[in-house]
Amino acid sequence: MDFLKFDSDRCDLCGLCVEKCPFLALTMEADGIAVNEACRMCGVCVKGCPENAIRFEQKAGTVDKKEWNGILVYGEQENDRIHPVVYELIGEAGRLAEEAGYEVNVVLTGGEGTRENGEDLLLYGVDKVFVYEHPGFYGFKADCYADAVADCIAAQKPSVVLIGATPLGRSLAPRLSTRFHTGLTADCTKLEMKDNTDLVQIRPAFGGNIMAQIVISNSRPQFATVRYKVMDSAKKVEEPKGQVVVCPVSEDLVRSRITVTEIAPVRKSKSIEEEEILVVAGRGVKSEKDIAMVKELAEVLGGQLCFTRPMVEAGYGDTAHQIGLSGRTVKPKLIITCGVSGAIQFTSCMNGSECIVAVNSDPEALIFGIAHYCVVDDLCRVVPELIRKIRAEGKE
Ligand SMILES: Cc1cc2nc3c(=O)[nH]c(=O)nc-3n(C[C@H](O)[C@H](O)[C@H](O)COP(=O)(O)OP(=O)(O)OC[C@H]3O[C@@H](n4cnc5c(N)ncnc54)[C@H](O)[C@@H]3O)c2cc1C
Repeated sequence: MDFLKFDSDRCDLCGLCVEKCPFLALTMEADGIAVNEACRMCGVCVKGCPENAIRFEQKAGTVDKKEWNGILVYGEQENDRIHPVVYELIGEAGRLAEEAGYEVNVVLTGGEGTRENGEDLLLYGVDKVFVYEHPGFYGFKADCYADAVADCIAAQKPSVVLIGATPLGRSLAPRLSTRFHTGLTADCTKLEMKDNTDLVQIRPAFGGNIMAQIVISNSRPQFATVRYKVMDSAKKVEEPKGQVVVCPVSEDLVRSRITVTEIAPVRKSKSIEEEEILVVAGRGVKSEKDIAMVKELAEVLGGQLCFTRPMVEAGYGDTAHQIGLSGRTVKPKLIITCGVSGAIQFTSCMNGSECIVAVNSDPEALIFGIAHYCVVDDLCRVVPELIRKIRAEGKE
């Protein structure tokens, strides 16, 4: 395997790596250790070498792109269930795969129940689900998870690997891309496939001033983490044809330097990405009294209050409640913007919402270009009236 390199100055030919390799991929030859095609990049030899003489390496430009095909999605699990971002990644992978004539496969790593979760994913039209199930994968152990996913990548040679830009994904993806000596684009908001299978990975850069288009043209696989709630989720297919492939997990593969002593659930309030109803206060909301008014609207609707960036900068809210390129991307069922002008840095991160209601006193405001319902009036007149009507409906 081209990726495994031995440092001849350090290697004392002790043979431990040959002994330890679970795939019998290493042999002792007259001129040193040789690696054969059975190598799965599992990292057992790299971890086990007492002299640190083995490393992963891929020379840019040496990869034959034709050998790398298909899209592999990392099937993150959270609290023993598939993380919702995975359905979005499968949906996006399906769209890209159609253009390139690729398969869409998923790899899962986890403890008991992982296989069952993998079977459920077949309903979404996935071709193959590779399952690495072992009690040793319980809890997120970055080192073993990287070893198992690398094992799958080395065996399957996907052209593209998509991972959710979650805390777990942000830890896993760079470990994998360094191992394969290839590129990773973090936090993508849009993906496009070129005819030559180079993936155009698009994401805001320089504080949202530009949308950068990043291409990994000299190496494979192409790693991208994708923001949650940006892509459309995959839909269930009528006749699933895929299959689950259970991958062997050796004790060496689950040997970790990390010990999970306890997993305690964090009591967290719903994030604005998960909320179905949002009310946004823009700079047209000018006083604490007006803030209390729009907050009341959010409460009577059973939703949350969010802000544009200038409002967060003015101290009315925190960044976890800021919508926009330098804040969060949202896609709720209903969003009511109050005194928001509709700058692109704001609208590009909420224009996928199902129903957009905009209240603005300026009939020329840009926000009306994307709103489904436009209310041209003073918010101080509109919002109290809305609250009164919603309360009255609730009492009926
Ligand atoms: C790199 C970069 C990143 C950015 N990131 C973000 C981001 O993440 N999120 C974000 O929001 N912005 C972001 N911005 C800023 C963005 O360009 C806009 O400046 C900002 O969205 C405007 O906020 P606003 O609509 O609240 O304020 P304004 O543009 O000032 O609009 C206020 C609106 O309120 C209306 N209004 C005033 N009084 C009333 C009233 N009584 N009743 C009804 N309507 C009224 C006005 O007609 C006006 O349209 C970013 C900018 C840059 C350069």
